[in-house]
Formats: sequence, structure tokens, C-alpha cells
Amino acid sequence: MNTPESARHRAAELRGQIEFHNERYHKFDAPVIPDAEFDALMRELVALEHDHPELRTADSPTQRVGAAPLKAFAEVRHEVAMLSLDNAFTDEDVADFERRAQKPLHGAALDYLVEPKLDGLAVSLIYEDGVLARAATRGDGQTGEDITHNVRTIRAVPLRLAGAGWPARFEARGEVFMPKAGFEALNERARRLGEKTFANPRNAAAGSLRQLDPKITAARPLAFFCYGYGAYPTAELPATQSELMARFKTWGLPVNPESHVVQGSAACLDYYRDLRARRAGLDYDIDGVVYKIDRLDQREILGFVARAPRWAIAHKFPAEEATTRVTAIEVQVGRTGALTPVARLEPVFVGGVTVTNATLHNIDEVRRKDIRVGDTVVVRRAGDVIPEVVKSLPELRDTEVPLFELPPQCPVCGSEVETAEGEAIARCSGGLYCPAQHKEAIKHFASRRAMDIDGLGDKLVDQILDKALIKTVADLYRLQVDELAGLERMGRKSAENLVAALEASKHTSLPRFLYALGIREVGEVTAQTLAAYFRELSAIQAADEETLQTVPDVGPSVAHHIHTFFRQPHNLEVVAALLAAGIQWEPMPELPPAAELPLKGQTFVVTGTLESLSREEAKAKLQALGGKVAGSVSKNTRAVIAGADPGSKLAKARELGVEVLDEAGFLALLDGGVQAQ
Ligand SMILES: NC(=O)c1ccc[n+]([C@@H]2O[C@H](COP(=O)([O-])OP(=O)(O)OC[C@H]3O[C@@H](n4cnc5c(N)ncnc54)[C@H](O)[C@@H]3O)[C@@H](O)[C@H]2O)c1
Ligand SMILES: [Zn+2]
Repeated sequence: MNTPESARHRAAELRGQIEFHNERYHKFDAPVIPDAEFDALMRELVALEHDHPELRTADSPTQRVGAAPLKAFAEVRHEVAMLSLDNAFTDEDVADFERRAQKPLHGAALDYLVEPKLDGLAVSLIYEDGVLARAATRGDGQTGEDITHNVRTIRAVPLRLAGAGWPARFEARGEVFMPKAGFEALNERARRLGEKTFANPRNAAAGSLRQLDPKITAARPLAFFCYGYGAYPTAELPATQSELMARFKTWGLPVNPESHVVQGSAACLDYYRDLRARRAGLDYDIDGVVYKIDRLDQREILGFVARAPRWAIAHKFPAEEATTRVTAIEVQVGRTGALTPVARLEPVFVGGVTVTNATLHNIDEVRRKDIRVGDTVVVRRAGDVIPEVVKSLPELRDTEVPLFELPPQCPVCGSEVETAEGEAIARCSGGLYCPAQHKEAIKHFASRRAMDIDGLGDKLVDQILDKALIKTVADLYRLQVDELAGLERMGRKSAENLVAALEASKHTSLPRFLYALGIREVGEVTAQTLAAYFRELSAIQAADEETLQTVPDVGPSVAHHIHTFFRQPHNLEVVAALLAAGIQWEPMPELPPAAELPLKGQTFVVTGTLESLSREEAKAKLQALGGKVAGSVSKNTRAVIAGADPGSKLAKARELGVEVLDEAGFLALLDGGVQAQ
């Protein structure tokens, strides 16, 4: 037969790739691509070999299981081959499987042993006279690795069987796996120690089991369930596997409590759906369910194909991970002004749906995962959880791509974007104006402790905005009874009441007004302190960050927010419009005279750790003597008070020639101040 060169070439290419990934996965427990990706390569090769059977060689990965054992372990020859399982992905696949099986069985109705498909690795256990004599991995199906010492450390595996009646020698098979909690803890520990983490519980289980030092295995949280048998004296076998498993249980071999016998493939599908719905709640990861024809005589008739039995099939859950490409990273502005980068993706089918975008949460996350436009990324969608980008695959970048940066301006309103110190979230500083933040800004403005606009509830704000009656809070004061009366559940009377309430709200206080502006981190108390200290709105607007920090309770981050807020032209427009609408307040009372205080007019900076008092206490003492405390050093600073481990502020002081006081000098200054008073 004449095979096209292209098919031959592609088959060779696919085999090369599959061999590589098989080794990474089975031999080194460190896959580099998601399973779905691997399965796609495998499916393509199967299809190619189906169309061109002459390409199917005995050593093709489609005909083989796993990978050859690691040389570090002694080899074990399996008496009965340890095979893989065929896969079903759809209901139709399952129905086909049943039809195929029924043919040689003359259409007999079939009982199935159904159970979760654990995501771990297969082990063979040989018991001799009731004692665990040897344990081995599957390896390539014919030859596995001797891991007896390691398996002996797993508590769920009995070293000696209980009960009675076991054959003098037999082989039990099952899955060693790592429960979710143990997996998380193990990876968490590895992250803390800067060690490499495992991609999934299956690799973690395999990696833990295939250790040269059994003490390491012993420290890993491994569990075990039995799901089959290998070498077993034929005369002693019962009629069905379920009966055999019941015996195993009495001998102390653990069997998954989720395994049952059901009749017919329709019941298998019910089981599949039930388990899929409960998947997240199980203690361990599963990637599907397995259906096995229960009667051993029927299995005998069906036999095997190259790499799997004909009497069993794994019905896989839709893959939760897939790779795709990031076509763009867009920035969304949330209702509180938070900027969220969102990855636009080439559509990819994952977790049972087509995913076209995924939130990247914040800029730190983008950096940590090093996601850039054009990257190939792993996308995950588990259950109903929103899709996420797990990681990027930078090794697949063809060209050097620039790092992703947030825009310096809000993409919605053009105001400055700011990130508070120590916070991951960047925000638009145009809170009063930004259309993305309208709803929240207006609700806050109208709230009882702010402008206290009676009758302007959340639902009404929604309506007013949806009908585009206003754009900013200042427009509230232009609302007319006629416009309002037309709204849902708004009679003329309520409209008149609202307009009257708006009118009444114009008589307010400076603290309320400041609080109503919704500046980040400026709560009621801070608003009151600011108002008492500066007394005039214009003074607050004009203050630089250093001056703002001299106000008790105002730290660098609040000062920064206030300063930035009043530097946004749009915010200022709205403030001006509010004042023009007639908002006014009684003047703030004067502060008690500070003229006689000894440190009046002097600004200090405190840095490092003081022994006899906290920084807050130091600040309070300085303020009590009329001094101001700032967060940064300038040439106007009277002195820097430096405790232990001072930061860059000390260097700055030296650079500017500002006096530096150690703790003793500071206490002397306070003493002097107190005496002078
Ligand atoms: N990402 C990669 O690079 C990569 C590479 C190779 C293989 N893989 C993945 O590995 C899988 C193929 O591996 P496989 O050949 O071991 O097949 P498999 O894991 O799909 O199925 C066979 C195995 O299922 C396990 N199993 C769990 N519960 C069972 C139960 N109740 N009854 C019977 N068996 C049960 C057994 O260990 C058995 O060996 C695929 O999912 C493939 O995507 C991934
Ligand atoms: Zn904005």
C-alpha cells in the first residue's frame, strides 16, 4: 500500500512527542503539558494508524502502556500483564462500549462494577501466606519497579492479612494515591522551602512512592484502595469481581466505599453524573469513573486488546486543564475602582465549556505567573469555578515579549491609577467621577453618615443611573420633581420629598462632606480629624503629603490617597460643582492655641525601633508638645529620631544634613520640652 509521505512523517513526529511526554510523566513524574494535550496527540496518532494500518507498529505508543522502569529500582516481571484502560469521553462512547461487549456475549444484559477512577498510580501487591511479600509499579505493563520497602510504609496497605481463607499466594492490585489535603500540605511545605512542587496529586503520589529512601515515602501522606487482582489461583476465584472485592475487604485490604454493582450502561451513566457532581467534595482527586463487567466468565470471553482489557472502560470527566493562547490582556475597572487585568483567550474547550477569557486578578498575579500577550498558557476550569490561568509556558515564546504593565490612567475615565503601599490592587483615583464607580460613589455619598439624603436608596440610585438622569453626584442637585416622578415606584409625592431631602442635605458639616467624597481610607474618624486640623476644605486640597502626615492618625498611605484624589481634574470638577450647587457648612471651631507649646512649628521623623516606647507613642508625645510628625525627611525636618534598624530615612537625613537623635537624645528632648512647659 502506498502511504503518503506526509502521514508517515506526522506519525513519526507524534511518536517522538508521545514518547517524550510518556517518559516525563511515567518515569520522572514531572509532565510538561496537561493531560488533555497529551490525549489529543494520542488521539491523532490513533486516527492516523486507523487510516493507514501499515503505520501501526508493535512498538507504537498506541500499543503500549506507561514507560520502562527506572534503572534505580530492581525490575519485577509481572506474572499477569498490568494494562491500562480504554477511555470513553461521551455517553455515546459508553453505549458503544456496551454494544461491542455484548456482541460476543450474545446480547446478554451486563452487570458492571463501577468505581471512581483514582488519580494515583497502580501497584501490584503479592501476598504469600497472608504476608506482603512484594510490591511493584506497573512500569511498561510487563516489567515494573520493585518498591516493596516503600509500600510497606503506607498504612492503608496491610503487611499481614486479617481473617482467613486467602490463597497461599495471590496478587492484589490497586491505586496508591495522595488525598487532596495531604497534597496541598506537601506542596505548601515545598513552596515554603523553595523546593519544586508537584503538578498534581498523581505525580505527587508517584514521586513519593518511587523514592530510593523509604523514609521519605513514609513521611508522605499516601493512601491506597484495592480495585483488582492479578495472579490468582483460578480454582479459588469467585464468579464476579465484586465478590472477590468483598473477600479482600474481610482480609483487611481497603476497597473504595464508592464502588457498587449496577445493571446496564444507563445506570453507569447515572453513576458518572452523580460522582461528577460530588467530585469536589471527595477527599481525593478522581479524573473519571471506571466501569468493569463484573462477571469473570464474561471477561474471559472478551479478553484484551494490546494495551487494555475489552471488559472495562474509563469514563473520563471533561479535562479541567487545557492550553491556549493569550490574544490580549485587557483591564477592567470594578465598582470600587479596582483595576483587574483580564486575559482574552483563543477559545478553548475546558471543563465542559468554551472559555474565551479569564481574570488575572491583579498585577502581582500576572507577574508571579509571568503572563504576557501572545503566551501559551494553561487554563483551568474545575466544576463551576470560574476559569483561571494556571501558568504560562514561557518556553514556547518565539520572541521576547514585553512584560505586561497596567496603564497609568484609568481606561474608563482617564484618572490616575494608584497602588497603595503593600497592596496588590491598583485603583482608579477618580472615584467621584469615574463611570465605573458611579453606583458605589453615589450610594456612599447619599448614605446616612455621609450627606444623609433621605429617600435616595440603592434601588433608586440604580434607576437614576440606568436612565442616565445624572452622571456624577453633583448632578443629584439638579434633579427635577418631574423627572423623578416618572420613575418606577416613584409617585409625585415621593419625588417632591426626595428633592426636598436633597435640598436639606446641602446644609452639612465639613467632616461629613469629606467623608462623602469617598476618598480611599478616609473614614468618618479620619474625616473629622482632617476637618478639625485644617478647618478649610481648600487647605486640605492644597496640602502636600508631608503636611497631611502631620495630622494624627494620617499615615503615608492615607496621605497619598488624599493627595492623589485632589490632584485629579475630574474629581476637582465634581467638588466645584457640588459647592456651586450650594453645599455649605458651619466653619470649624478653632483649635486650642498652640502658640506656647515648645515644639510648635517643628517637624520630626521617627524611624527604626525605639526601646522604651512604640512609634505611635513617640508620635503622640511629640504632638502633645506641638511638634508635627512626618513620614519622610526633607530639609525642613527639625530632626530625625532613629531607633534600632533605621531605614533609608537615616541616610536621607545625613544627606540633607538634618540632625539625627538617638533614643537617649530623643528622651532628653522630650524631657526638656516638658520642663520648658
Ligand atoms: N501530561 C502528560 O505529559 C502525560 C503523559 C503521559 C500520560 N498522561 C496521562 O496519563 C493517562 C494515561 O495513563 P495510563 O495509561 O496510566 O491510563 P489511565 O491513567 O488513563 O488509566 C489506567 C490506570 O487507571 C488507574 N485506575 C484508577 N482507578 C482505577 C480503578 N478503579 N480501576 C482500575 N484502574 C484504575 C490505574 O492506575 C490504571 O493503571 C492519560 O490520562 C494521559 O493524559 C499524561
Ligand atoms: Zn476611572
